[in-house]
Amino acid sequence: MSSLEEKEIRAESPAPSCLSMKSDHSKDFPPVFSHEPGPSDTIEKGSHACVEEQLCCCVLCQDVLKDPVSTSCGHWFCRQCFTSYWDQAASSGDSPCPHCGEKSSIRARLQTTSQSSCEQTIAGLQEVLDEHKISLKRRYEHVSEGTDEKRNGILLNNIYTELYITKGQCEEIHNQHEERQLEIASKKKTLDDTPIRCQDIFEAVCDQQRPIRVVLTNGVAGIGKTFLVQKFTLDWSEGLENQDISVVILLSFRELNLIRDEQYSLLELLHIFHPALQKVTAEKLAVCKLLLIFDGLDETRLSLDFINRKLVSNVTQQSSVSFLLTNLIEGNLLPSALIWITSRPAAANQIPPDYIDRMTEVRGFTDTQKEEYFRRRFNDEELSSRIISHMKTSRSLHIMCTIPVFCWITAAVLEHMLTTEQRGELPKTLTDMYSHFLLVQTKRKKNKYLEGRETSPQELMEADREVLLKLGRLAFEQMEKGNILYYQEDLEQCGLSVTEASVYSGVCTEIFKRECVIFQKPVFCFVHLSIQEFLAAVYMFHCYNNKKTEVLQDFQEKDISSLDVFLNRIMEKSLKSETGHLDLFVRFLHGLCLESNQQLLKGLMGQTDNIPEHIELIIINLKKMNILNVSPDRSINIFHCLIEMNDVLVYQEIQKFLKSENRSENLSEIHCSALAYILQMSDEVLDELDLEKYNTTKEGHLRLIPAVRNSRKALLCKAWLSETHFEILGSALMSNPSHLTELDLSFTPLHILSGNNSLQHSAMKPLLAGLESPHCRLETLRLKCCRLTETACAALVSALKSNPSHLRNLDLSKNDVQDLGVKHICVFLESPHCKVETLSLSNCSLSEISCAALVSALKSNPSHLKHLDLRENNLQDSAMKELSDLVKCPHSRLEDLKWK
Ligand SMILES: Nc1ncnc2c1ncn2[C@@H]1O[C@H](COP(=O)(O)OP(=O)(O)OP(=O)(O)O)[C@@H](O)[C@H]1O
Repeated sequence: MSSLEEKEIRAESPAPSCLSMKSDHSKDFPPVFSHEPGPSDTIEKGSHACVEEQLCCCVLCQDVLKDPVSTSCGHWFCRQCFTSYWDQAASSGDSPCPHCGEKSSIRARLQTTSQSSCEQTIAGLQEVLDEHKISLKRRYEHVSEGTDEKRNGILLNNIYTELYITKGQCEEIHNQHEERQLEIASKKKTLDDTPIRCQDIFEAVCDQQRPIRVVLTNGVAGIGKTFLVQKFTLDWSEGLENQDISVVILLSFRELNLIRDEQYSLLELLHIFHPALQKVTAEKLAVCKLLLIFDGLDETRLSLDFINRKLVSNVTQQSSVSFLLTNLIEGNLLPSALIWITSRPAAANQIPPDYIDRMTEVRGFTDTQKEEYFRRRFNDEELSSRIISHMKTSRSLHIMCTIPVFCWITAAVLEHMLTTEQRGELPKTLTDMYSHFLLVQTKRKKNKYLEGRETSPQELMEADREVLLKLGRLAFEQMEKGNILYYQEDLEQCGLSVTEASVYSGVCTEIFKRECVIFQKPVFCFVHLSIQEFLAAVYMFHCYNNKKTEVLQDFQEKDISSLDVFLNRIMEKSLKSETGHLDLFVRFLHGLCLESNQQLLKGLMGQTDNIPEHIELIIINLKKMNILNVSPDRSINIFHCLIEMNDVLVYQEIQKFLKSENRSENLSEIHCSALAYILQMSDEVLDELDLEKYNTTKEGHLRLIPAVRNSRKALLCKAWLSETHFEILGSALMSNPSHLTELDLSFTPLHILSGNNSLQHSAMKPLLAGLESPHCRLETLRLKCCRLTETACAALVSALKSNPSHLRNLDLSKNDVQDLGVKHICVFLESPHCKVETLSLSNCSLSEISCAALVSALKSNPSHLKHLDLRENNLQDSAMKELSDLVKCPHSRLEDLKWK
């Protein structure tokens, strides 16, 4: 649809009939406004028009109110519409409000108030709303981006670069560590998803049936969610976009955490966080079209319980903040207000999908947007071009720049290196980049707070050693606990004062600076999770060098006899983590072993002995590392660690392997992890991943499994997958879009034996979830000899049935399916979703009963089955007669029946 068409549709959409005035206060008649243009100021124009429009609308006829009347519950109608409704309702003895159903003696409460008093209400409101706009504009036009020195200096509009936002979310990434989510997200960007513009977040698209009230926007850490909502709010407050909304209220979950144990009404809450709205009463609020934005659901310490919540339907009713929120989301409180929530993916499921009208996902910057970011950032074109071309030379930097916060880190480091008289190579690995970043921050701090001569990196680090190590300790201890936000008490436990932390605001951001009673409690976090992980790694290295055994032991690391053994143990620990929460941390630890980074951070980490000998051993260890039952996604991190150590041999060998025609070359496990990573990240979708074609060990084959995410055919016969591999398969089928059209799992048992020797199909669960997904495009599924039982058949059929299936070929041969299993399959064949054309049930212990069931299913309409294989079931001629007749029948599609 062209943007012009979109605009037309938008313009035609009816004005909101949304007034819900649930307060008990008396209501005034709305005036009939003239439609003369408002004052020349754009801010006023927009909101004024909106308040008028809303008040002029009859809830019954949706048209401009004529001779308006209102009910005690606060809904407005044309007198005539209302009288005819009331006459009908009264004859049935019942007269609830036609809009909300509230029972009241409506006629008695009809009010006739003068037009002038209502005009007064609106006039007062307009003034307050304008003040609110000005206050929002003041609050969001400047951004601090972590660095104290430029606070109030950078205009959001100057640096804001359009983000890539799409509809929907990628289910498969929820349980992954942020870093892996990013890799998947970056890969997805090349795919053709229609982007949504910041200002169109609530805009209904043609296929959207219901109006969009609640929007949930997902995105990994640092991807730009907060910038997005701030930009939206700024554009609105400047009168540029979404002027049909009369009030935008932006709240962050961080702020709400501070009052989580207190009781407030929604009105009080708005007054506290947006003092410019102090004069807005419940009645005034009720006539406004409201947008409430809640930023950062992942940071909430409120528990959002949608089941055991107390009903709150009035804006003056006091309750806990979490009840206010659940009621707002459910639509009990301010049912016509728009709600926009942002969250990191892992926390998004706190809101039941039924309450969400639209899901969007911020995917960061596309390749073009990355470049635009750097060009906007620097006025110096030569500088931005050099930074862009450097970013392009390193694949990992280029991928990382998908996240805006990493672009900011890169910009800070490279600007510093290219504009000062720095010599030596520009950082290529992540650890290089972060080491320089720390140095730049230290230097910045020095320039601002200290004076004096130019200092070497070592001197700089030494000067700040104490405070940086305290920050490192905080990062390390909180990483272990999974915390990302800290309060003063947390800092003090690590010996840090609030002042020290504030001075380091380039690394650690002080969030609450506002002079409001509620904000007196400062809250801290690292600018990005990856910075926390980096500082944690620096701190760990410092502890290793200084033999701080108690810290290392707390991390379950007892053997610190040599660096290679030490790193080996930590690597093993990280590989066993299901979520990969230590992946980036170990990657940094390995990068920090390099002589260059050791030199850079020597003042901080101290001296490490015998580096060159250790390096060689560490690399050897990584290459031969092979731990049982580790997810192949985790194993890929071993390859990343090699890259951080500047060992690119494996990478080069795999590139060579991919270029050569000869696939018989022997591949080690680490080669397979590298190959899986490269195939998975490739812009081209692989036609076929056939494990048997790769000459490697059983473990090597399993390490290739992540590549299914970017393959059309996955031939995984005899691979003996475990649950973690099925999870990857499930995620490949669920991803949007999913490429997999053919999956062969023959000779892979789909069940495990439980303690009491009964068969359990838990391994299948992620696979079934994938088959159920609306994104699944599987056309061929081969499950030959997979030890499928009748119950597994039932589960499989139920997954296939729940979805308009694309499945054309299903091979279930050599399974003990039996007649009961066939009964389930027949239900699938009869379902209107079923498009299966080829079905093999050979050697499945079937009897005549199955034949009869199949006949009945195939006669039902519309069956697509053309080829049916029932061989090796010992079926009698007589039992097969009816089935054979179906082949001849002109109405049947069955053309090929094998049974002997
Ligand atoms: N659209 C953008 N244009 C320019 N810079 C951006 C943009 N979005 C984000 N950034 C940069 O990235 C940083 C982090 O962005 P932001 O705080 O919005 O991320 P987030 O998704 O809210 O992260 P988190 O989940 O960690 O809170 C910003 O401080 C800014 O430097």
